[in-house]
Amino acid sequence: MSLPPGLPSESLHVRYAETSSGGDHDWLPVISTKLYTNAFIISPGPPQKILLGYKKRGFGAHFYNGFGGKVEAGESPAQAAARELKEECGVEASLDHCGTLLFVNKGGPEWAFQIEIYRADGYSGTLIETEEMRPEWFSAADTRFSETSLTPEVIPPPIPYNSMWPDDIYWIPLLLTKLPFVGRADFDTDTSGRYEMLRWWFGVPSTSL
Ligand SMILES: CNc1ncnc2c1ncn2[C@@H]1O[C@H](COP(=O)(O)OP(=O)(O)OP(=O)(O)O)[C@@H](O)[C@H]1O
Repeated sequence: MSLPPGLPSESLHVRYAETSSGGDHDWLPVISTKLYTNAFIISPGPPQKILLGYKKRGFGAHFYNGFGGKVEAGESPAQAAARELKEECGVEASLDHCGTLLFVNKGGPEWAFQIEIYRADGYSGTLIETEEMRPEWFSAADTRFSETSLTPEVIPPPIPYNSMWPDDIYWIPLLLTKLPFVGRADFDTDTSGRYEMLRWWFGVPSTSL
C-alpha cells in the first residue's frame, strides 16, 4: 500500500480502511498548498438529507458541492468555514471538522488545494440563493431503486454524483456516517475540459473508530 505524499503527517499514522487507484501514475509534485474549506449541512431525518449548493461561477462552476472557499489571512479554517457558509447560503451552523483532503491538478492552478471538510447536523437562519450558490436538498439514502409516490419535499432526489467532483463519491459516504477521513486525488483534464482522476487514495484513521 502506498500513502500519498503531501497530506499533513499527523493525519496518516494509522489507517482503518482505504480505497485507492491509479498506482501506475506517479503522484504529481506538490509545489505549494492553499487552504480551503468545504461545509455540509446534514438533516438527520429520517429521511437523512444533505444540503448541497449548485456552484454558479468560479472554480468548479456547474458542480454541486458543499459551501466553502479560501481561508483568508488571519483566519482559522473553522472561522473560514463558518464565514463561507454564511456568505454562500445565508445560514449559521455548529460545524465539526471531519476530514482533510488534498487535490492536485496537472494543468494548474500551480498550488495544491488542502481542503478542511466540516459537517453539521442542522443550521439556524434562512437558506438563501446567492450569486455563487443555489442551495438544494438531496436524499442521503440511495433512492435509485425505491418506488415511491412521496413528493420530492418528503424524499428529495439522490445525491447527484454525476454533477459533482469525481472524488466526492469516495468520501461523502464517510461524511454521512460521521467517519473522519483523509485523502488525496490528482487530476488531469481530458480534451473536452472534464476533470478526470489520475490517482487517488482515501482512508479512515483507525483512531477514529
Ligand atoms: C478537486 N476536488 C474537489 N472536490 C470537492 N471540492 C472541491 C474540490 N476542489 C475544490 N473544491 C472546493 O471548491 C471550492 C472552491 O472555492 P472558491 O470558490 O474558489 O473559493 P472562494 O469562495 O474563496 O473564491 P472567490 O473568492 O469566490 O474567488 C471550495 O469550497 C473547495 O473546497
